[in-house]
Amino acid sequence: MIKKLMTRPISGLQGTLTVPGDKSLSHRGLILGAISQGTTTLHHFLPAADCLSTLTALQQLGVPIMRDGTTVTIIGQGLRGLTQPKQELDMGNAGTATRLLAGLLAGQSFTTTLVGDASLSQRPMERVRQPLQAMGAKLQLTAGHLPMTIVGQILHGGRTEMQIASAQVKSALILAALQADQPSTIIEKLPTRDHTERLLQQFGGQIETAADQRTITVHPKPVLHGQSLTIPGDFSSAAFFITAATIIPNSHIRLVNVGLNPTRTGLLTIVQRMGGQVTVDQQQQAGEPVGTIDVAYAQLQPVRLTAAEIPAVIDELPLVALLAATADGITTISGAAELRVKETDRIATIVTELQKLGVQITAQPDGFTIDGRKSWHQPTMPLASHGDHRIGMMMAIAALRLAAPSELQTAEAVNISYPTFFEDLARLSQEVPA
Ligand SMILES: O=C(O)C1=C[C@@H](OP(=O)(O)O)[C@@H](O)[C@H](O)C1
Ligand SMILES: C=C(OP(=O)(O)O)C(=O)O
Repeated sequence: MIKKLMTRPISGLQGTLTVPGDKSLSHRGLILGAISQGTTTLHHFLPAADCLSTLTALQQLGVPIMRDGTTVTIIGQGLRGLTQPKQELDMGNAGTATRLLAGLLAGQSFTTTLVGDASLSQRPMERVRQPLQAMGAKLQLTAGHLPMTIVGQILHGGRTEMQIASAQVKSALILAALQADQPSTIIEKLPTRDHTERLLQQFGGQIETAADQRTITVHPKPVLHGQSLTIPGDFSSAAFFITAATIIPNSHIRLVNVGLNPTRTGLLTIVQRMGGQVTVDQQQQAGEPVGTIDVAYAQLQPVRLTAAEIPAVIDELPLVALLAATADGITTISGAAELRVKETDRIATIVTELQKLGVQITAQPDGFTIDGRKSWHQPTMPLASHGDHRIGMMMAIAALRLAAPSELQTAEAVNISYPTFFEDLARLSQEVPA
């Protein structure tokens, strides 16, 4: 396992890459496969630590699941076929897995306890406990955090108005609503990624989203049917290379089979607005749009982002900060306080790390101000992931622009969402001529 890594400057990125499967869809494919009738096969599954936490938890809930590399076979047990696990379920670092399983387990007929690593144990869980409790669920937390004990109950449908923009909370409510005694209406604060809704329809569930894009109706007690699914490449993983090719001169890359769900691709429009050279060729596919992205180096202009744009770029905001650190002016990002409750306080960790390179970046309670006009310098102390995969990969990309190699500590954090990140980066990297 890599604990620290020397990142070397490169003179450009060239070539074509297929990024690993989508993390959000890998979690959801496992869960919906588990509660369906019959067999589900997931192709291009993401075998990263977070998704393996979901896979193992479902096995402990009595679901036979076999994995051969990136192909996963799930023997569905139906909505009422899960069984009480013999021990607590360890969700590792995975926020998505924890919140989604909280919704699913709230309506089962047994008690489950979820635990997690040090980072996950600091993350807020009231956000799922409160709306699930309003449906009749019984979730016990430890001062708002994990460990979480879920005492399965009969759940009631009805209307829930969400207090935060979170696809994780929405998906927990949808999974609970499937088990309720009457239909449920969930009203989002802002539209967030809609993978659960799309996938549930593919499995035969009845779920509708109104024209306002934020009112969702879930019909309970469906019989879901196992599916054979190919998971698109993860846009959030592609985003590291979109950013790298944009900020490193002499770059031109192609990313193929990337998921292009519009609730995820905010970074594309932001890079284009900043003057980036990104073109997209979208192919039609049932369920989720996929396509090819071409990216070349460009000198960027600053940008202003506010709350309404944040959900579609939430996991790419570390990369927006990095892009802004190369732009010809002052970028402001606001309405992004959710960053404070991710794997790390990402507002704090982004500022700490980019400042090591001399970037003029200031933290705001809900975002950043970044002046990209100052030139960067070699760090005087090692760069670090802080145990946060997205911070580690963002800094590995940033370091490629430096004049000399630099050290990245706790680089193994990439295993959470992108175990082959450094191999893929090496394949596209052109060495600086000696
Ligand atoms: O539903 C999902 O798969 C996710 C939703 C987002 O979290 P929130 O919805 O809580 O913002 C995102 O940050 C996370 O990486 C994955
Ligand atoms: C926030 C993330 O994941 P999770 O909430 O599932 O831990 C992420 O992948 O950036």
